[in-house]
Amino acid sequence: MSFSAKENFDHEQERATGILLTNLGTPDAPTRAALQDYLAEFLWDPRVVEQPRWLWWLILNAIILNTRPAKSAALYEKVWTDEGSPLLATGKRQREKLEAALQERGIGAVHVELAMRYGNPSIRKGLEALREKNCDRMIVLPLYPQYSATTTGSTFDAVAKVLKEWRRVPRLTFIDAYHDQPLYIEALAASIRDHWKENGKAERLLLSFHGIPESYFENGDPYPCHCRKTARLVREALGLDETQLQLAFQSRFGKEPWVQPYTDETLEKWGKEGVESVDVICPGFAADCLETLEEIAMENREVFLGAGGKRYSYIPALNDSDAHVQALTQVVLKES
Ligand SMILES: C=CC1=C(C)c2cc3[nH]c(cc4nc(cc5[nH]c(cc1n2)c(C)c5CCC(=O)O)C(CCC(=O)O)=C4C)c(C)c3C=C
Ligand SMILES: [Fe+2]
Ligand SMILES: [Fe+2]
Repeated sequence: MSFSAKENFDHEQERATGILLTNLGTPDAPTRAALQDYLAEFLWDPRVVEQPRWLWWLILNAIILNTRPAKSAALYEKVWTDEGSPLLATGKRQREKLEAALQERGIGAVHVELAMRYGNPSIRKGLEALREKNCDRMIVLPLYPQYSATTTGSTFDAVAKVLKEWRRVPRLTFIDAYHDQPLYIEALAASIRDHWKENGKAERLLLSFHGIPESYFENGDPYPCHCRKTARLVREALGLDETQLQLAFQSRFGKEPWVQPYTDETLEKWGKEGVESVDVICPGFAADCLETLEEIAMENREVFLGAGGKRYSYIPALNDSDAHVQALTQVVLKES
């Protein structure tokens, strides 16, 4: 058995702190072939789909990887930019700004690398890049404010898989959640207030979070509780009541029940009940991506307007805004 180490290591080199900023991942291109590779890796993760392996292997390879890649590629095509996938392009800006903000804090040498749980740039490459910069202290910050085993837990698996091969395991902090961090809540509230100032305030505000299967929650995943706490804190920060601000879960996949209420059903119900205007924000997404730009800003707009609604506004993710970078800086500094 041999373990890996930094190339040309020098025992006298200055030590540094490394931050591994991670997100879910994204295909390399909006094409069927790229989607097939990306979905094969993503959907084979047992943290994401907990079905018995043999059964899921058959369903995934016989059905899903033959049908879904072309459909997903067409959706990605709608949100693709000159810089590539929005999730990755924004991630690169978040990395750069977070590194600058942390370096300003005078906490010694600090480097930030961006990595994706699935696809590129990989978690292995990110950790190795930090090791090359002499980081013997590392903080992993998955860009998921609310903990879920499907996302945060899976990121931990990927980090552990790499580090167990290293000769020098760094001092490690793994940030599990920041769903109630005050600057994160304040950044969300400020972004909503700014949106209201420019566009007027809708009758209702919907906070839409990515869903998970209900059985995962019943088996102990705290994700829906974290989402509810974020929603309550944002509601209190804005001084709204429980009819004015509500929470729902989007992006369900497969046939089993996911945590409820569902975003599309909620918007359809509101449209039919005569609610004329809604604002929608997705606090669980640190960066705009397919699930916000296509599913929420396009598909669900049609659902609401088709059910009788008159005005539908999507409030962007916090992305690389100064308020978001400050919130992430605070999350990291708390652990330094
Ligand atoms: C199969 C089950 C899935 C679970 C469970 C799941 C949980 C989950 N996902 C996110 C964040 C994102 N998901 C994104 C895309 C995406 N998610 C699934 C499936 C599950 N997600 C699929 C199949 C896809 C790919 C797109 C598609 O084919 O529909 C993304 C967007 C990535 C991008 O490139 O833009 C994000 C982000 C969270 C937060 C979460 C659980 C809490
Ligand atoms: Fe997802
Ligand atoms: Fe989706």
